[in-house]
Amino acid sequence: MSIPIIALSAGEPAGIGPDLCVLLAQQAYPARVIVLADKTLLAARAKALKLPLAIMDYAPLADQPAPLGALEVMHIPLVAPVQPGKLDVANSRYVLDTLRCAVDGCLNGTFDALVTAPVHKGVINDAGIHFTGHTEFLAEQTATPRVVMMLVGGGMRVALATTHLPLKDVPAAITRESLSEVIRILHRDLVSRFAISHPRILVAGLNPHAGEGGHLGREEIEVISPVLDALRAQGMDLRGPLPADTLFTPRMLAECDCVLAMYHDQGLPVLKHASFGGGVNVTLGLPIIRTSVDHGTALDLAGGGGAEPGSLLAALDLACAMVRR
Ligand SMILES: NC(=O)C1=CN([C@@H]2O[C@H](COP(=O)(O)OP(=O)(O)OC[C@H]3O[C@@H](n4cnc5c(N)ncnc54)[C@H](O)[C@@H]3O)[C@@H](O)[C@H]2O)C=CC1
Ligand SMILES: NCC(=O)COP(=O)(O)O
Repeated sequence: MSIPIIALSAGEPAGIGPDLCVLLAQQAYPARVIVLADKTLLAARAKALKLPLAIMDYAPLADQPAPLGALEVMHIPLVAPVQPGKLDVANSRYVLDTLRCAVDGCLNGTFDALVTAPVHKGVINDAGIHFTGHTEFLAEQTATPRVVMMLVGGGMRVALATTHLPLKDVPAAITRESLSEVIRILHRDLVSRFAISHPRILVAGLNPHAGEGGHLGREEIEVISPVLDALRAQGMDLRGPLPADTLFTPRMLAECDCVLAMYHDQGLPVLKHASFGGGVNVTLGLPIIRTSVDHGTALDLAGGGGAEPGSLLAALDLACAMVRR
């Protein structure tokens, strides 16, 4: 079988994404990784990090990874010069250009998968572009009506019923229809992309103590339980709604393949406590394979040598495994 061809978007240019790309070049990686970034940015970051870097232009017909110390780069020009750690709204368009180019390449078969380095959601919005995250952007770019964010790490898989929403908007976003679609996507992709033949999914409640029989909120009774009952009747192995505070105990986790949390900060702090810097974010439900690092832009570390590449390597490994599968 030929080696996977992975598009790696370098993310926010003032963050640690370019550093991680330079660090990746310092080791032999068993896939053809094509970095989507500005070549001058990568060269400057390698210089700041005092690491060797040869830049090879993207060669459509190449069939081997770039040699040690080199990166194969699809050049996307920056809009403005970059100072590590200093955000500039002018480069938000560049960040989105790298993503659009990567998505196009995945959809037309040029790339087998997309791995994303972190972007800074705030600066993209400051540029006047509504952007809540890669997850939602990739759904829009691929005309996918619903996708599911799932993180993998620390021996856990944690998926989310809602993604980047203000907390006050979460309850209204969890409807019978939306939750049912999320669970169907999660179940389908655990089978097809993760080769789990009968996924066992633990579903968290929304309220403390999963609503305490309706005394601490009624979403469990009116929305979550009816959806789980209907999907169980179709053969899915679903437990819940369970109180989130005791759901993440080792004994419970040992009995499941995935946890479905109702919102971002219900599920992700637990997973990141167990695996920060080695976890992977996967977008389920897309027509393309997409994985990502579990951390953000770490502006404090850009160009300084403190960025750890563990999560990027894990994201690449998972993307390659999904391609092979
Ligand atoms: N996949 C993505 O595009 C993600 C983007 N973000 C974005 O990143 C920006 C900054 O987010 P923060 O909450 O400050 O989180 P952050 O992950 O950038 O930083 C949190 C702490 O972890 C450290 N850290 C992060 N990555 C590291 C690495 N690879 N090696 C060593 N230390 C590392 C940072 O120095 C900082 O102390 C926000 O705009 C956020 O939306 C956050 C998470 C994922
Ligand atoms: N906490 C995960 C996160 O914010 C990354 O989101 P996305 O950019 O992958 O949608």
